[in-house]
Amino acid sequence: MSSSQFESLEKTLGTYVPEGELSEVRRILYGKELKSLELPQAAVDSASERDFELKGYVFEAAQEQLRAARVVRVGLIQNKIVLPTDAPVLDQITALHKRVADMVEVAAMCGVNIICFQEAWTMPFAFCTREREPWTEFAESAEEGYTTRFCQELAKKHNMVVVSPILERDEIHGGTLWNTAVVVSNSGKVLGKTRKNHIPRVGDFNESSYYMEGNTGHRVFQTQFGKIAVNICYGRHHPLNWFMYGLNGAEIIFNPSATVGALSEPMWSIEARNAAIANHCFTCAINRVGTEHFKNEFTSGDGKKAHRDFGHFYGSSYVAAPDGSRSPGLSRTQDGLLVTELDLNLNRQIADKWNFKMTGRFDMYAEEIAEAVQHEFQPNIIKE
Ligand SMILES: NC(=O)NCCC(=O)O
Repeated sequence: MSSSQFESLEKTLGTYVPEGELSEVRRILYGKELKSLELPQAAVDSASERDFELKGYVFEAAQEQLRAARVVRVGLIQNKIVLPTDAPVLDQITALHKRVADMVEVAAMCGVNIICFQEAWTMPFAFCTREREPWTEFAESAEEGYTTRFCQELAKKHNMVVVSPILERDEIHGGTLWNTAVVVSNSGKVLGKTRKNHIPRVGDFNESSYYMEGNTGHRVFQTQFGKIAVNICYGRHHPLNWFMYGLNGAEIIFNPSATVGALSEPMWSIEARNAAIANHCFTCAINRVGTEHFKNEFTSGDGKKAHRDFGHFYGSSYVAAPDGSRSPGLSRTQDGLLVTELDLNLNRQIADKWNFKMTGRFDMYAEEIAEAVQHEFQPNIIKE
């Protein structure tokens, strides 16, 4: 079986691990067992008619005496591109809008309050090609582009916060491109945007040919449903990037991504989960799915033959909690919607238990990092 056909780790464990041992295997791998979220039959039917996977889980917290539970439903969408990569640009965008609108409708049936799409969701992940045309034509204004307007309609219609990661064209600053997530409030207003802080220079991720490291810092967006932040894709390899969103008070950090199995799959299940633990917050890892083919061949600078695809985007989107538990992932091969119900009180409960924010030596790190970035820095190594 090829990697692009292997459906999911969960399915394989369920098929081959003896019944009596499965819950112990799951506890060790995934933490405390999560309850399944009961989803309306209409939503289940609709997902099946529209040919995408629908899964739901609940992350519970202990009941407190002085604070009511802070329950929020979060939806993650992973999807394949709809049209071939050489179809007209606007047709590709419109087809993706339609596909995602259908999935958002099901999310609304499931009572989702905040939804997040995958990185650069309106386009193929074409940065591998290093070609400018037609890919730069997918870039849009974060404030007024048709994708943002489309998300504003969705947000108003479904009373949902929409996190929309796009390729941004910033007309005010010379038409420059950015990898940006637009956060649309459930009122329909654009709450703001945040840009990808770390641009990969690995494998076929040739994004540095298109845009620079983001300049929006570590913004946290106060929404009606909680404080959220967006750490776009490659930023997940940088623990300090997660940390800074946590420092600004993020309760849920989304990680919309586009990554392929040959490169990052063994890291995928660890990084966002570790960030949830280390920062006493929820994290939501979303990856696109499928294999995207391009008209022109490109090389990877590794001596191998030129090729026309990036490899398999393995989906596997999941949610992780501050107590180290995580949801099962969505499929590696299929479009999907993951709905999770989170009680945000869990963040403080776990912070009070483990005290990572209290025991972190931030002043000491800050001082040492400030020294380490100086030209004349000498590593603190004691020698005989
Ligand atoms: N989109 C993106 O930043 N991908 C980089 C590869 C990875 O982080 O796995």
